[in-house]
Amino acid sequence: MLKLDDPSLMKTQSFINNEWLSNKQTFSVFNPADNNVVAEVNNDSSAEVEQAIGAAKQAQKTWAKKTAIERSDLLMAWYQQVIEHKDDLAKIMTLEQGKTIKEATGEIIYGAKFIQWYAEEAKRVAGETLPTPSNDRRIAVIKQPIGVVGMITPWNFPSSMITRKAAPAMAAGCTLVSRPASETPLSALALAELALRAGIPKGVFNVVVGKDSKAMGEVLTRHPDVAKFSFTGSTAVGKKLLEQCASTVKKVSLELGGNAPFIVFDDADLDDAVAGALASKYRNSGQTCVCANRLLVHASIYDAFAEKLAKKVKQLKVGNGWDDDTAIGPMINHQAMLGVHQLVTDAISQGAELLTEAQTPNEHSNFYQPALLKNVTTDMSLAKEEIFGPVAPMIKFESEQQAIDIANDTRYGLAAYFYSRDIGRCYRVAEALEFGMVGINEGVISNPMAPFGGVKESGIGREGAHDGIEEYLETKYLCLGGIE
Ligand SMILES: NC(=O)C1=CN([C@@H]2O[C@H](COP(=O)(O)OP(=O)(O)OC[C@H]3O[C@@H](n4cnc5c(N)ncnc54)[C@H](OP(=O)(O)O)[C@@H]3O)[C@@H](O)[C@H]2O)C=CC1
Ligand SMILES: O=C(O)CCCC(=O)O
Repeated sequence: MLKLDDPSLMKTQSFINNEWLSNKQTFSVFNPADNNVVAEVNNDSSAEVEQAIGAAKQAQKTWAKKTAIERSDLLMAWYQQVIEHKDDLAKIMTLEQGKTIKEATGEIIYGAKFIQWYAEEAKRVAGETLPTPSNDRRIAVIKQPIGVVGMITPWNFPSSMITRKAAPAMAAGCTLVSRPASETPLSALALAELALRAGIPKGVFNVVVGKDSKAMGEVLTRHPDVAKFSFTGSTAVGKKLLEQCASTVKKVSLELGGNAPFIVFDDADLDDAVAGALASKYRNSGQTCVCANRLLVHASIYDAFAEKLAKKVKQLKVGNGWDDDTAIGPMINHQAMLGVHQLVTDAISQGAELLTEAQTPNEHSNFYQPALLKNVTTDMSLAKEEIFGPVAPMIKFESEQQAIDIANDTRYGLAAYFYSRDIGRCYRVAEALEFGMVGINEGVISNPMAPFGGVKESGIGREGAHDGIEEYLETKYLCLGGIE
């Protein structure tokens, strides 16, 4: 049984207009570590999404009229609430998502930092004045909140993917309706409780929870009162939602799948590269869109790198997220685990070599032993698809250009990483990689100060940094005539 210091953070109803509402229908939330039901949560559908949009619309003009400092103070109060309750929030996350309690605590703090960052950025929204074509006019450019925002977020980062969207939206003067993944609604609802305690006015931050993502998504993407839609999840679903948004020409942000190359050049510091690969690949059991998905290693150091990394991977302990020595928690569900195992099995049948222990999935368990494979080739599904599990395929390359070509040979363009101590190569390769983010001698690059996002089929727009708030602002041009 989960013991929280503050049990009232465990909410199971939807949060609309600062009220906890129930429609008497529920769905079950499971603990991926043992498949036990941990909560029965209100099963919202289109009607509740419409209701929440109505509340957000009602609140938006008043929220936008608050001064930037008033919005900033309220966001800062929310940030403080989250930090104060970080241990309970982390426990809720481990319960419903499975990640280790250490990683869950890290995510809560990471997510809170977006609220803190955008509490500050709220005060720095600025327009400009521009030169005019004639002296009797003046041109001013002002920034205004776009309006009501609809958001859909995934289960892999149940708290920070919400704050990374909600904080800049609210800082800009927008109100929102957040629909978290049905696997992980509890973290979202706990954030709502803390927003309430922080004094965020009614209708500004609404959370609807339900199993029917398609129906809820239809409303969020097609409703004429939603001006902006922001999504994090798979590329396949992102494409559908983008199409749906076309019906009302919404402004859209998409943070979609990745297939990150992690290149180790022959001049790399090998131990640093091993540590970077381990952190990048295996955090959150490999269920991260910016995870290293393909390890590209120069032929001259291929075997040495494989040996060092395999030794570390074998030491990663798989287990329940509550245990202090667990490094790899369960995968989100059985189907996800089987999908990862299938990719590994296919690669081995095509000639890849497993450097870690072979495993047979247990039909009642979602755990998967971290794996490392060598002799993987670019035509294998393991190298082409987003693995989303604790499995690293190693591909050999002979030259810098070949590494770049292999790295770019994907429809994804989210994150890429490479290790080299040659400054010229660092610039050349960073510029040549067709990805939105590049880690150079660094395996974990996410933080609120940096613009997170992808190119190609990995998405549209940026989250974090000053860019993140721009996604929730419209530019208005004012032309004032009759000056002379
Ligand atoms: N970029 C990223 O961060 C993520 C990438 N992925 C990739 O996607 C794969 C599949 O994961 P999965 O969880 O199925 O990802 P999805 O893209 O299916 O899910 C992400 C979010 O979208 C919702 N959703 C799913 N289908 C629809 C729809 N038709 N309309 C509206 N919302 C929808 C989900 O809700 P619900 O779960 O309740 O159906 C969830 O909230 C992963 O293995 C990984 O490769 C997954 C998650 C995050
Ligand atoms: O996987 C994701 O969708 C988010 C990546 C987490 C992060 O590094 O911010």
